[in-house]
Amino acid sequence: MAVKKVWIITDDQNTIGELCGGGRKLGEHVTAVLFGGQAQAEEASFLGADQVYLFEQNGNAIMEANSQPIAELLREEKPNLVMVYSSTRGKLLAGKIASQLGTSTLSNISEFAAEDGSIVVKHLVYGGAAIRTEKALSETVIVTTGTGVFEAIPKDESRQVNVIKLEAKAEQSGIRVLETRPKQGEVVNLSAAKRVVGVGRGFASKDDIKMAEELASLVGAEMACSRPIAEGEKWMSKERYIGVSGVVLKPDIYLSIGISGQIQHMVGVNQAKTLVAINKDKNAPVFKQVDIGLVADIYKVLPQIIEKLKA
Ligand SMILES: Cc1cc2nc3c(=O)[nH]c(=O)nc-3n(C[C@H](O)[C@H](O)[C@H](O)COP(=O)(O)OP(=O)(O)OC[C@H]3O[C@@H](n4cnc5c(N)ncnc54)[C@H](O)[C@@H]3O)c2cc1C
Repeated sequence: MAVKKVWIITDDQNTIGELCGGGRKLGEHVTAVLFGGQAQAEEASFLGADQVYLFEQNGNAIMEANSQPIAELLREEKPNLVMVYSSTRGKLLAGKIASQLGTSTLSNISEFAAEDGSIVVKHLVYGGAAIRTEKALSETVIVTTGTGVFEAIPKDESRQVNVIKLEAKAEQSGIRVLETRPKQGEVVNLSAAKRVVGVGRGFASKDDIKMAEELASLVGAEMACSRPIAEGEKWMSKERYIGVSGVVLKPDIYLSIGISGQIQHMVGVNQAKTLVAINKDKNAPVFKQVDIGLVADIYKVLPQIIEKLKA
């Protein structure tokens, strides 16, 4: 049974669809609190929000500086659940709102259920080695959650909802924005990819990963990797590593190549519709978790697969 009111809060346009989809799944009425402009407000109304509070961005405003007006709105409207996108700023905002409402935040939630009007959530603990289930008792439950947890509902461009505009505040946060620069490195939106190829330490050099890239481009897949490939070897950017401390995805298909399948990696993809793995060790943990497994040496099998796909 759904709860009555769900709010979603995000400053990232790419997350509006999934969060609104989650709101629709769990609640009867969805309110989106957004930071940005008219485009974001429209996106939310097309994707399932019933009402939008839009904090219009002026150059110096930071999201968490607006915790007070949001907390006031929450006191008035008393939603059952507030889902804040777990960006760095989102986590700060969630903590500030929760303290103003005299409650606490449940962080990085990966599963939700609305049971008899209460919210029950699951999240990983002990570095991904265990899952904790918690039933929230506060009147308004505040959580942070990421991508890959919910699915967006189909866009309905005929939906027009009430958009209430508010001015985003720069002052009162104790922090002043001095300068904003584009982030160096790649801009990747892995969570939008339907097909993903992930590479791990089974590859002996950065150059060898080109084989997987060729395969990915032949099947229209996005490239991803395990943590050691990004953090240790630095062969791929940090934006591309999957797992408990990286990105969580829900693609149609995930092909892991030369990845052992440790839980910290697999929690990032275990909601894929189909999981496939190639590993030369038949006892690799990944084979216990996939739908299709191929025990093979990357260096022998990848050139053959690529040849077949090209034929
Ligand atoms: C708190 C914490 C958080 C973590 N967070 C993450 C995270 O978010 N994401 C993440 O990925 N990891 C994370 N890790 C690390 C994780 O535990 C694993 O160490 C990591 O995922 C292993 O990466 P890998 O599978 O690429 O390498 P390995 O474990 O070294 O596995 C390489 C695999 O390649 C296979 N192989 C080798 N040569 C070939 C070949 N020629 N052909 C075919 N197969 C071959 C081997 O059989 C092996 O199974 C975390 C760890 C901790 C403690």
